[in-house]
Amino acid sequence: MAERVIAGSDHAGLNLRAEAVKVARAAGFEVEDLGPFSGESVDYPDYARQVAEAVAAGRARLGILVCGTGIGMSISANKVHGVRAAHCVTEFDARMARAHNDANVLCIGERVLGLGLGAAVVKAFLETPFEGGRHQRRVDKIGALER
Ligand SMILES: O=C(CO)[C@H](O)[C@H](O)[C@H](O)COP(=O)(O)O
Repeated sequence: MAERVIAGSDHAGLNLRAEAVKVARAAGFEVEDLGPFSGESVDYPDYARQVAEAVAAGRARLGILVCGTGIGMSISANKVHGVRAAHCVTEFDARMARAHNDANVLCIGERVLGLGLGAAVVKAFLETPFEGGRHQRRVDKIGALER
């Protein structure tokens, strides 16, 4: 069965979210796209909450959130227990967020990355596995901060 990714954005991340959905489907993921589907101004915490809660509940293994900078999405998503949201601006960030931090939500900014680099960051995030080992101990300590 295909692994699931769940995606959401605000109005400032609409186009890069559409690219991210394409990248995820091309990589073999089943994608749930929560929108929004028009350019009307919306509030990023509303979409961050939906994606973060879905990942925390196990409805999808990974989440992708896009706003203008990725910052508001990451601040919001990290409020949800069980979520390790990483704000990434390079492909290296995205690889390390998965390999070392076992990040389960990627937060990116369309106004910062544009579509080309943004798509490359998404691909790097989706294709990189968690390394475990010493990193698992550290991720466990992140979890302990929630208790
Ligand atoms: O949350 C953000 C900043 O951390 C995002 O970039 C938002 O997309 C941005 O603030 C939206 O701004 P707008 O002027 O309402 O388009």
